[in-house]
Amino acid sequence: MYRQYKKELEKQRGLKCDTPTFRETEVDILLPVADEYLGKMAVQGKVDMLSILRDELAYEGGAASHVFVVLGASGDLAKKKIYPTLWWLFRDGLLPPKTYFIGYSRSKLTVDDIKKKALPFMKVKNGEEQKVEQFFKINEYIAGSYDSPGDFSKLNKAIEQKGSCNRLFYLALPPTVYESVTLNLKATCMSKSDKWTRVIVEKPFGKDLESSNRLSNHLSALFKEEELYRIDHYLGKEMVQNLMVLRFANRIFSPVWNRDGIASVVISFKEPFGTQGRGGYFDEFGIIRDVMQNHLMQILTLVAMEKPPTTNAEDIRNEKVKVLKSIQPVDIKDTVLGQYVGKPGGKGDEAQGYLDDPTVPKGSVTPTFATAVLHVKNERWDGVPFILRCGKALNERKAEVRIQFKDVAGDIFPDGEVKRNELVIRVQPDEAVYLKMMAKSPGMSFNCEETELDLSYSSRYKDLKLPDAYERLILDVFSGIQINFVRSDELYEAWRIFTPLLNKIETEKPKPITYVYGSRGPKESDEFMADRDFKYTGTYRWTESKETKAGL
Ligand SMILES: NC(=O)C1=CN([C@@H]2O[C@H](COP(=O)(O)OP(=O)(O)OC[C@H]3O[C@@H](n4cnc5c(N)ncnc54)[C@H](OP(=O)(O)O)[C@@H]3O)[C@@H](O)[C@H]2O)C=CC1
Ligand SMILES: O=C1O[C@H](COP(=O)(O)O)[C@@H](O)[C@H](O)[C@H]1O
Repeated sequence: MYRQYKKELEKQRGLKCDTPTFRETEVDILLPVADEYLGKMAVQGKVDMLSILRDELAYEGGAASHVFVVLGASGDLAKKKIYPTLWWLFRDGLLPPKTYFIGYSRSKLTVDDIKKKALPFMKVKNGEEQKVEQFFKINEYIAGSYDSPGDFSKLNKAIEQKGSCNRLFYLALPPTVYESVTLNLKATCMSKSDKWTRVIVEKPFGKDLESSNRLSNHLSALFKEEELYRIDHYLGKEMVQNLMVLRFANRIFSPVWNRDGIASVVISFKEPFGTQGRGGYFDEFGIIRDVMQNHLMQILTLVAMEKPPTTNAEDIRNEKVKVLKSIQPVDIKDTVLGQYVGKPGGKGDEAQGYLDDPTVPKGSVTPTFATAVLHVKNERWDGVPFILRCGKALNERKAEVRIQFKDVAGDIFPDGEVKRNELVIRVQPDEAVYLKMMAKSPGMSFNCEETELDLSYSSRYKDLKLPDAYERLILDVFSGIQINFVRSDELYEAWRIFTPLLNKIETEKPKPITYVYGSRGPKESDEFMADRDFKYTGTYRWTESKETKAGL
């Protein structure tokens, strides 16, 4: 294997390994070199012979370095997100050598069953078949219940058999079993000696302030904060991570990034499909808990926070908490709530309203759409509306941030010609940052026209393959980077802001405004935004250049 590896490395990288004999110690020298090369290949999304050889070499003999345990391995999240993510990280050589995977759930399954479930989501390309086999070779599966100490001992034994190693536990589980699972992990499965244990928790982190506090107290009694990784996958998205760089690495924005320069901020999430038969689950939560209280609030804090002293996780999270502390709980009069109905004459899903989903309780008033205005009462933002808007079964898939700047003072141009500047950060799809601005119409005329400075990622960065949010976040857990994970006090503040509203909705059951599947949502939401200083003129025209259209 070593010899073959060396030959392949020499061939592919043009590297001369001019040692007389190729011994194991030399692998230590070659591996970093190969990793650098493979890192570049990974960015291009390629897998080659060298990476297969490298992994076989890395897994030869000795103890595991890390064991990643997927609790709830038989479930939906595991098959759709966690196993595919682990595969991409493995394929791209981004995981530490000698990382093993163990799936754990109640169902009596084999690794082969897990493979069959996950494969449709793993996007395996031609030529990667051998690598996939390698991936599943380092997988194991254990069937066990979530409350049996004996079963967790079995899990612990399986980890111990791999040697003394760091342990990662991903709770891809319903919150009902969090308590017993974490108690068992703490009692039975923690790493020994100098190795660490990290526990990754998926939302929902409770349903309201009280249940979230209960969960936080339970977890903090068992684990240190640095052992806990609460995932909000929006924090793993390229453009969400970009917010800090755009704000703090550009001199041009800082002088206007405040109540003097900015009129309103709109943060939107739109999805073009409904609950798709999962309405029973959704109905317990509603769109405010599902998206607004977590994903949109995380984006809000990154837009509004002060510059942290460093890019350390604690410094950043301290600033985010300060923003949240400056926000008063949302009042129901500061919201527009909607629920979708089927499209008349529509086909398939679009003909189905939320209440037509057989898993949704009859007459449910759970919102599938919500717009809310929040105010950050501090010196920078006092008076600036932060409008959060999210919904299912809308006209498109889109998540974006719109920073609308104030009108030009002392305007000298003909009435109504000059429109507001707007900075748009499009999170998805087609990541882009564009600044809508006024310029002279080209040519003889002296009219003003709306145009844009356009940073579309697809045209600026050719052949770019952005990692999935889960890839970044899981890798962060391996590296012990907590910047993009939610700290317990952030969680506390976010629930403090939304719990009174959620309680009111649950007790008073206000009837949501209906909107048609596939529409932009209730028109009342547009009126609400217009009343809160978001000016939509509908005059802006974006014309793609020929080059952009052709993807050049
Ligand atoms: N780099 C790129 O790829 C660039 C692309 N473009 C494209 O140009 C197009 C237009 O740009 P955009 O910035 O969206 O500009 P617009 O000013 O035309 O639209 C802004 C947004 O306002 C919302 N809107 C529509 N009707 C109303 C209404 N009646 N009241 C309130 N809000 C309304 C829409 O979003 P919603 O339905 O969510 O409310 C719309 O996306 C987009 O398709 C954009 O993708 C522009 C610049 C660069
Ligand atoms: O957390 C959630 O997010 C998804 C949308 O995620 P995205 O990465 O595809 O934008 C949403 O569908 C789901 O309801 C919600 O729980």
